[in-house]
Amino acid sequence: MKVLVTGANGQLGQVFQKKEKQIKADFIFQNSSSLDLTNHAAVESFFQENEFDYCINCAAYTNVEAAETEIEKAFLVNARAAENLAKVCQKNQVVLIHPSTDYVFDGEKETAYLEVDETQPINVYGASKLKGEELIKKSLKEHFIIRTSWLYSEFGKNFFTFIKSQIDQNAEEVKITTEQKGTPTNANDLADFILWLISNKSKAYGVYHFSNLGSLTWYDFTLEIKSLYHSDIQVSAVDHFKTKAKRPQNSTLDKSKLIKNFNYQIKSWDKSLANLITEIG
Ligand SMILES: NC(=O)C1=CN([C@@H]2O[C@H](COP(=O)(O)OP(=O)(O)OC[C@H]3O[C@@H](n4cnc5c(N)ncnc54)[C@H](OP(=O)(O)O)[C@@H]3O)[C@@H](O)[C@H]2O)C=CC1
Ligand SMILES: Cc1cn([C@H]2C[C@H](O)[C@@H](COP(=O)(O)OP(=O)(O)O[C@H]3O[C@@H](C)C(=O)[C@@H](O)[C@H]3O)O2)c(=O)[nH]c1=O
Repeated sequence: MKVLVTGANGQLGQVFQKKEKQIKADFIFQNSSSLDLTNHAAVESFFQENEFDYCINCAAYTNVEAAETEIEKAFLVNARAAENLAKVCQKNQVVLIHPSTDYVFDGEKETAYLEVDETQPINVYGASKLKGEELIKKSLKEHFIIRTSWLYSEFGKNFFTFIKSQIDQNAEEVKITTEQKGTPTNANDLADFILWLISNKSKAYGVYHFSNLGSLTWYDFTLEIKSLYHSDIQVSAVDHFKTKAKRPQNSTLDKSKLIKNFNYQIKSWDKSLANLITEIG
């Protein structure tokens, strides 16, 4: 079995590089320099020259703030390049596994979002990811679109590494919003689920939600990181942290479709955070 990982130097891509020996498969990792997904001709010829069974698309434009002004770039990577990748997968009989985001929702729902709930992005990043989902669905039946949320790990820039860096630098205080509710997702858990899908050769294609279990604010998440590191950093709650992009107030994802269809157990957010901190220190 051959698996192509695109955007391999990003956060999720690095997790797959760490885990490549976890299943029986040959992995080929391509980063934004070795395979630029916006270069459609290069993607076509790469697939002609190499054979794959799966493509895990870790390539994305993920800067939520900058996307508000770099609208074209966000759509080029998250929508057009994703569409082209799906078309090339269709031509070469490759299954596409494509992470998407909780930011496709407007956040007005009071309970957790189901896969069938209406999408209504309130920022450019969310709109570009939604367009990517729609174009993939039109281009390729053999897809898994996996919406996830608040992804964190030991790699790259993410909310967890930001708080950890503040703790490591002995910052006195962080001011953290209580305005949003959702669920952090340990990228290691998401990668494990994707590897499980591949090793089980699942054909239950479609859209799924995957995050850890629970629902909390970024403030709650920060308090738990502080506690697990036994840090005395002051975490101050703010009811509004000023940003360019709007974020959904509630973007908790309902995972029951995935849990039921695959009989798959998902870890709670606090247990998974503790696991990561034990692993990386
Ligand atoms: N991070 C999060 O909180 C969440 C992420 N997701 C989704 O999960 C997926 C993985 O996210 P994550 O790993 O955190 O993202 P990162 O931003 O860490 O990684 C994205 C990678 O994509 C690469 N990339 C950008 N443009 C191109 C291109 N044209 N061709 C090839 N590669 C490109 C980037 O390379 P370079 O740096 O060189 O530009 C980067 O290495 C994405 O689809 C994202 O939308 C969903 C929910 C939450
Ligand atoms: C840095 C910082 C942010 N915040 C707020 C801003 C925002 O509302 C929230 C999270 O900020 P971030 O910039 O880390 O997160 P953000 O860029 O919104 O993260 C999102 O990324 C994309 C890629 C996704 O797909 C989403 O699921 C989500 O993970 O915390 C504070 O309150 N204090 C701070 O010091």
